[in-house]
Amino acid sequence: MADTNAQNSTADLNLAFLGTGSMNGAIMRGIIAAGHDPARITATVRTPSKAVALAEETGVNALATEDSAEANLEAVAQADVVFLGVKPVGILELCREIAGALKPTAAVVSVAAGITVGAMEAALTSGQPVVRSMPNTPLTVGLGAVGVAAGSSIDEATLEQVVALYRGAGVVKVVPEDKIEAVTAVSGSGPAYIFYMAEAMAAAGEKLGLDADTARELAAATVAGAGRMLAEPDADAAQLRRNVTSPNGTTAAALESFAQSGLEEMVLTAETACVERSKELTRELSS
Ligand SMILES: NC(=O)C1=CN([C@@H]2O[C@H](COP(=O)(O)OP(=O)(O)OC[C@H]3O[C@@H](n4cnc5c(N)ncnc54)[C@H](O)[C@@H]3O)[C@@H](O)[C@H]2O)C=CC1
Ligand SMILES: O=C(O)[C@@H]1CCC=N1
Repeated sequence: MADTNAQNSTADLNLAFLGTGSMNGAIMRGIIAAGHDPARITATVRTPSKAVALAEETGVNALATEDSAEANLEAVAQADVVFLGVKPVGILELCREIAGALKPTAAVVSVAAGITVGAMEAALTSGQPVVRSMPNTPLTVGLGAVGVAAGSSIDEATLEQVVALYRGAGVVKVVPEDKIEAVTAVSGSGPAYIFYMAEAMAAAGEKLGLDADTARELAAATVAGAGRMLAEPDADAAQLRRNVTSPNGTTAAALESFAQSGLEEMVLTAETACVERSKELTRELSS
């Protein structure tokens, strides 16, 4: 899925990843797999042992905040794009911490649920380019899905650089900020729904007589295989589903049972809960 144009236009950028846990780590690994030179990346983590492990695994320059209170400032000093990957509760404090150390042209990209462009802009120096994004962890294998909303001071070319970095590792949609919650509900949180489905399929397989390892491996391979088919250009989920469903066959019986249990309503209710939680986070944290 690597995008050659994206690599060409972004190859010279220096990147910083502040708080390199599940999500920022996935973005960083996806961008490196797409061809970005790890020597142009500085990542920060909390503990020295994690910094050593991350540097050995990926080749990036990794700094630990427990080693130096200046680690985040050092990381952003030369950066053209800065990915903020700490928990939502820590984003604005981190913005205030790094504000004076950023290049005025550096794009500050948040991946946090609930934190608005306006809150980030207020916590940074006036005019700093800002992006609010909602990525997902499959970026780590080049199959990510990302929604991106522009801040008020970012120019087209800088936004395109951020989009190009993400596009090297997945599908990117630029959306108005008021659509980011819906993006979170579909794709940001979405991988967890699918992993939950894989767990449920394996648990059911066990109840139907398979041993635990066999059920887990079959369920995982099925979800992974179906996902790969959906990632093909022009793949159509409904058509792929019909291709498995023989008239009056076994799949039809299972799908009819899902429909009778109200699967579509359950998904809508769950995604609505996700949107509501994101709005709550905004009320709790964006000041
Ligand atoms: N996990 C996911 O699938 C997704 C997460 N997000 C967002 O990503 C953000 C991070 O979530 P996760 O990666 O799941 O959490 P995580 O806990 O795996 O990663 C956060 C990391 O930041 C480090 N950290 C905390 N404060 C720091 C600081 N001041 N300086 C440097 N490092 C610091 C922590 O030690 C930790 O390793 C959240 O804002 C979340 O809303 C967004 C989309 C998907
Ligand atoms: O659960 C969360 O709040 C984060 C945001 C989207 C996925 N994980």
